[in-house]
Amino acid sequence: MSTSAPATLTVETLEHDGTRRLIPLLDARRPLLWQRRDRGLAGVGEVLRLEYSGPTRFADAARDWAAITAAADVTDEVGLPGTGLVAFGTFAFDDSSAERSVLIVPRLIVGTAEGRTWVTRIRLGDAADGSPELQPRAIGPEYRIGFLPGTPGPDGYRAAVAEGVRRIAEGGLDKVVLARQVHGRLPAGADLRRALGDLALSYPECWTFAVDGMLGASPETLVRVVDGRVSTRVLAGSAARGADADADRAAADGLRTSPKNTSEHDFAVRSALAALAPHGEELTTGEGVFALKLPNLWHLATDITGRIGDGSGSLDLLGALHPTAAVAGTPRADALATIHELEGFDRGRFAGPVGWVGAGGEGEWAIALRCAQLGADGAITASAGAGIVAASDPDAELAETRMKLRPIIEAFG
Ligand SMILES: C=C(O[C@H]1C=CC=C(C(=O)O)[C@@H]1O)C(=O)O
Repeated sequence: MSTSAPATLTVETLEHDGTRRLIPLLDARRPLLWQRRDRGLAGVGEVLRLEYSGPTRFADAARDWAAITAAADVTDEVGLPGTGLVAFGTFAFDDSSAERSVLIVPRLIVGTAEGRTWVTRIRLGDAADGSPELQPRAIGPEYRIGFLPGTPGPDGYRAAVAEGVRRIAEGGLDKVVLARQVHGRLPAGADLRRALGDLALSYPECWTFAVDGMLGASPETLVRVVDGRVSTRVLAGSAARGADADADRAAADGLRTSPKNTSEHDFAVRSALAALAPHGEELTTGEGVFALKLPNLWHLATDITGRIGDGSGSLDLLGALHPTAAVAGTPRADALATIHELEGFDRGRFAGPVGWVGAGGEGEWAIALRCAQLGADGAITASAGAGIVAASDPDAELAETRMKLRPIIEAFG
């Protein structure tokens, strides 16, 4: 579904010498955030909201966005990625998901990068500028919530993994990523900026995001398109952190040399390269596979970079890349069919793209991992998955999903 675009937007970006702290500026209940370290975008209010679903959701969004940006009247005195007209977005994982995919254009954006800060105000046509005030607000009182296992529970998850391994042994399927959910409930009036602040502080290497109630801290860059260049960080293959420095080093070395994890990782790198090949030039994996250290675990990581060869924007590349083998499996169609059968729940936006797009199609998108979706009634659902290959062990994969749920459970707990 799409609204009848294009709307005519008037956009003005001005340099700002005020605060660089983004989280206190956000709406406590409807935050819009994209942040890593001292760089990011905070959105307040909503001037335009576009909703999509089904297999054409990326193409529909790209078409509408091109029409909206072509019709917009933009004044931008800063000229950095993330200035001018920007929409935040979160997309459903599955073509058949009941969850809406959305692009949201805020009324006010505060951005910071490269030591500079800017404010963008956006309004519909010639409407008077009723944009929200640029006002940091004290973070609301503390709260703690517990999460309970959802579908499948731990036993069900182990059984699904065992069945996934059995199907891989049968032949045809090489890898499948299986996930599970946990559920909690936020107290009325809970200030979401509290959890976002915690995520941003605890996971500085990750993209801390909040879009339409989808929030988390993802280490995986699905695609970054800036100045005609494309990059992606592929993650797949994980290990627990060691209890001391020696054990930690051994954990990273063990991960790098583990045939199980390297095969899991190779599937993900190959799927990303194959998806980018028709759109990119001079694609390279740079220094190759490395171990990425996060507070809760190690990941095998590969950075792919290149030039855009066909004029694709970031939304076009989402359609090409999603879902990678880091969140679906290999071959993709068999993996998706297996996920439908064995997981037994709608992933919603978990493992879908989340990020922002600018007027020239540039943008930064992560895979929505280490995240939770907030419902209108305060229900909150966190999800985590693990890549299953021939050598997977159900207990180890269950333990891995526990580590991956930690960022959310601790941010709210
Ligand atoms: C599916 C998830 O992680 C993916 C990304 C990194 C490592 C993964 C793994 O080792 O299984 C997964 O492919 C998740 O965090 O829920």
